[in-house]
This record gives sequence, structure tokens and C-alpha cells, in this order.
Amino acid sequence: MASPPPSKTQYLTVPGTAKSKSLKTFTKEEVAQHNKEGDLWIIIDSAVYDLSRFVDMHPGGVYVLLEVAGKDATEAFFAMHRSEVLIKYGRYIIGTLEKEKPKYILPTPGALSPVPYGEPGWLSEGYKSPYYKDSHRALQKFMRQFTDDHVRAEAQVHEKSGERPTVELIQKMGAEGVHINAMRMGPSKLLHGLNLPGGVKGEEFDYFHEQIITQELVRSGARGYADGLQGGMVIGLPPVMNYGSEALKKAVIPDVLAGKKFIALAISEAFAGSDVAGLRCTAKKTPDGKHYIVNGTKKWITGGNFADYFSTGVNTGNGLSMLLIPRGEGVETKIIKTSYSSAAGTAYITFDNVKVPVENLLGKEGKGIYVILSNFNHERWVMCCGSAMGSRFIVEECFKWAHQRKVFGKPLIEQAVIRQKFAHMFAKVEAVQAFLEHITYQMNSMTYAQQAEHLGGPIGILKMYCTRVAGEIADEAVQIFGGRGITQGGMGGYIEMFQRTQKFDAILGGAEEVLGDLGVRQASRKMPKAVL
Ligand code: HEM
Repeated sequence: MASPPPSKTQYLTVPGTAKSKSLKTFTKEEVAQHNKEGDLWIIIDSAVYDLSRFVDMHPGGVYVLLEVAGKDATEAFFAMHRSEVLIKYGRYIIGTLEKEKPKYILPTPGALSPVPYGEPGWLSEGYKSPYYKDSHRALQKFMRQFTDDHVRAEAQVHEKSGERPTVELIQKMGAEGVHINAMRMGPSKLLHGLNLPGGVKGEEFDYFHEQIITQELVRSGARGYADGLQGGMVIGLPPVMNYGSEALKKAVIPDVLAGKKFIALAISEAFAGSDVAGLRCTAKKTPDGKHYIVNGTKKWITGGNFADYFSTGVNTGNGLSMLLIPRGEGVETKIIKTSYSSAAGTAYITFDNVKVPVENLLGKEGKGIYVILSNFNHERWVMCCGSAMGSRFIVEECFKWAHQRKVFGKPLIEQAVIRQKFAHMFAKVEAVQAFLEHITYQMNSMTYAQQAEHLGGPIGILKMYCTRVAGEIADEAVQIFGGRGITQGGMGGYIEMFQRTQKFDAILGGAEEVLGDLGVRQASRKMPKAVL
């Protein structure tokens, strides 16, 4: 039987997007007539989907769709899928239900999360913060939109495939008027004279702006990819910026910021991780004093597989030195398979009689430890920014799920044991963010030298706490998601990724225990003799 003509045409917003398209309206009775294979419509949250051509491709199978053919499948749908499935498959919408409006809020690109505790307090409606100005809010808005529009989709695909982030995206991030790459290097002269997104002046850029950039990028929800997305630059370029000769800076920095060249920090070795004093990679001067000859290996080098330059810790015989080694003869890199995605470009590097000009020395010979140490505070703080938002993102996922998922006939959130878990998870993400903001404020108020004097210990403690919290949240999240929390993709996809990868932050940039101990030792050194 031919279906009756649709009643009306209206301009309506396509669910989950800001786009309007001309959509027809149907009655429930009209939808009910399309109830078989080959002619299968369903209703999800007042939108009418024609799945006739999708049925055979449905990952959940044909049978489940036939069961709801011609019917309202809203509840069944939301019990099994993330809302972004609707956005991805929006092309199957043919109309909406007459006199009905959507009840579910789908994520809109660029928008803040309406989920309680889904955003840090300063972004939550009705809340105030002493730390953030209009320029921070403007930059946050820009970064949320940029991440949703340009980063998220690529991040999700590359996290799975293991491909590095595209050069096109990184160049977009370095483009005039965007300057994300330069902003990720923190407040510096590099930004002076620039007009940054959101109308922020380069001179007013501070550590809260940088914190925002790192935290927004984390929301693309792909841990390995996120490290591949210029993680190497964030830790590898500062030694050049702060200790390189003027000629070296000119030759390297603009190209790296523009995404034409890539850089990595090469410190850790198979022989030495957090213990940097034990490095074995050697650099010996040639008799004419013009070059170093580098021999040795490096391990776990983020972005190393596609880097053009390596800011490398080497033993020069008189101590540790830092050398910028360009990729060339004698430099070999290969991917190390780790628990997160190869999109991070994590590499094993061999240097085999590599000839490096002495002009590439960063800082003084034998004094490389100062170059490395001066880098550590910022590097660890960046990791704290990422970890704090990563944990929050997971708590948000869990809270959505606990309201969506029905067990024993009622939503998961109605179980007291689940609510207890949330009480602790909320407290932890709030505590982590508050501690982080306190440190960020101190960084804004101190010179670099003062930061080195006062913040090494507290940043160590902060990083230890962030990663402990991430571990505890990962644990609870898996319990809340059950089997889905250990299944890649689908509803629990982010949880599975988080529990598999959260340990990276607990190890990279100094192991949790080493940093905790650093914090306590520094405090102990400042302990006055007579306080009892
Ligand atoms: C617009 C309509 C639909 C689309 C585009 C769609 C798409 C998908 C996709 C992409 C998956 C893979 C898992 C994921 O990415 O979440 C999936 C799985 C699944 N779908 Fe659907 N689906 C639709 C409607 C439905 C409905 C109405 C039902 C149930 C009545 C259903 C039942 C399932 C089941 C049982 C799975 C497997 C879930 C699992 O493995 O945990 N789907 N669907």
C-alpha cells in the first residue's frame, strides 16, 4: 500500500547540529505503516528515520531493528548507543513527528556541557571564579569550537588507526590568527605583538590561557592521539627557546610553530627513565672541535617517530649536556607499541655515529641537567592540566550513563551504591581542578626563577595527586559501565580508553612515586629547625 503524503514541511534543527534543514512532519500512524524490511522507519526522540537502506549495515543486526520497525524506539536506542551515533547518521532523518519536540539534549559543537560536574566550576552556570577574565572565556569558546570542528573527528579515527595527526591540522593550528601551537608554549615573547583568538592580546596571555588550551584539546577524547598532536613540541621546543643560540632559534622555532617541522624531547633510555642522571647516550667532540659524534639509544620518545629534530640528553664525558640533533644520517626511529595509540608516534631511537655541529648545544656543556630541570615544572603542569580534564570527562560520561542505563527496572543512578561512587568522583575532580588552579595562579604571579624555587615540589605533589585520582576514577568508571568499560568503541569506548591509558600520566614526566617523594623532600628541606 502506498504511504499517505506527508502532512507538512517545516524548517527544523537537525538533532545534534546547529544546522537547519527542511523536514517533513508525520503522524505516528504514518510512521507505523513503514514496518518491514525494505521499508523501515523508526522514531527516535521525535525525529523520523528511514532505515530501509541501513538495516543490513546496522552493527547491532537486523533483528533488533525489525522489532521496533514503525515504532518509537527512543528508549531502546538510548540504552544502546551514544548520542553521537545520531549525529553521525543524521542523514537518515526524513522528518519529525507532528506536534512533538525533542526531549534529549544532544551535544552541539562548541557548546558547554549541561551535565553537572561536566565542566570546571568557572564554566558552570551561576558559578564565579576569581581567576578567569573575559579573555579566558573568549579563548575557551574559541578552543571548544575549534576542537569540536577540527580535532575530534580526526582524533577518533587516528586513535584507532594509529596514524599520526595530519600535518594539515597542525598547520591549521599554527596559522595566522589561530596560533594554537605558539600558545601551547606558554606565555612568552613568541606571542608578543600577536592578535590571538578571542581578541586576546599576545602580551596578556598567561598560564590560565594555556591551561584552557590544554584542557580543551583533551576533550577530543583520544589519549594517544592527543600526545601525537604536538606533545613533542610542548616538551621538546623549550630547550631551544630558552637555551639555543639566536641562529638556532631562528632556524628551528618558526618552522616548528608553523607545523612545517616537528620536534621531540629525547631524554629517557632503556637504561634510565625518571633517573635522568644515568643516561648512557654519548656525544664526543671531534678533534677539530666542530662537531659532536653521538652514539646511543632513546626510548619512549613522544612524537619521535615523525620528528625532524630531537632535543636530546647526552653524556659529554663532563656530565650531562643537551644537544639538538636533526634527523639525518645515522638517526633511526621506529614505533614502540604501547597501550595507547601509535598516533602518539612513541619511538625507539638509535643514534649511530651521528655528526652534530657544536652550535647545536643547548645551554652549557656538562650543564644539561639545568636545561632538563627548567623544563620539568612546565611539562608536569601541562600534564596535570590534561589529566584533570581527562578525569572530569570520564566522570561526565559516567554520570550520563548512570541516568541513561536501566538495570533491574530503574536507572543506575537510583542505586545508592552508584551514588556513593559519584560523591567521591565529584569530590576528586573538583579537588584536582582547585589545586591545579591554585598552582596556575602561582605560576602567573612568579618569575621563572621563583617558580623553580617554590613550585617544583608542589607541582610534583599535584601531578602525583592528579594521576592517583585518574586511576581511582578509571577504576570506578569501569565498575559503573561493566562490560562496556572494557570494550573498545560504542557506549563505553571512552571508559575503555581511559582505563587502558591513564597510567601514561602516572609515568611520563616522572613516576608518581618519584614526584610525590620530590614534593616531600623539598618541603622537608624548608622545615624550620625548631617548631615543636
Ligand atoms: C538511527 C538508528 C540507529 C543507528 C544509526 C544505529 C547504529 C548503531 C551503531 C553505529 C552501532 C555500533 C555501536 C555504537 O557505535 O554505538 C549499533 C549497535 C547496536 N544497535 Fe543500533 N542503531 C540504530 C538503532 C537501533 C535501535 C532502534 C536498536 C534497538 C532496538 C538498536 C540496537 C543496537 C544494538 C543491540 C547494538 C549492539 C550494541 C552493543 O554491542 O552493545 N539500534 N547501532
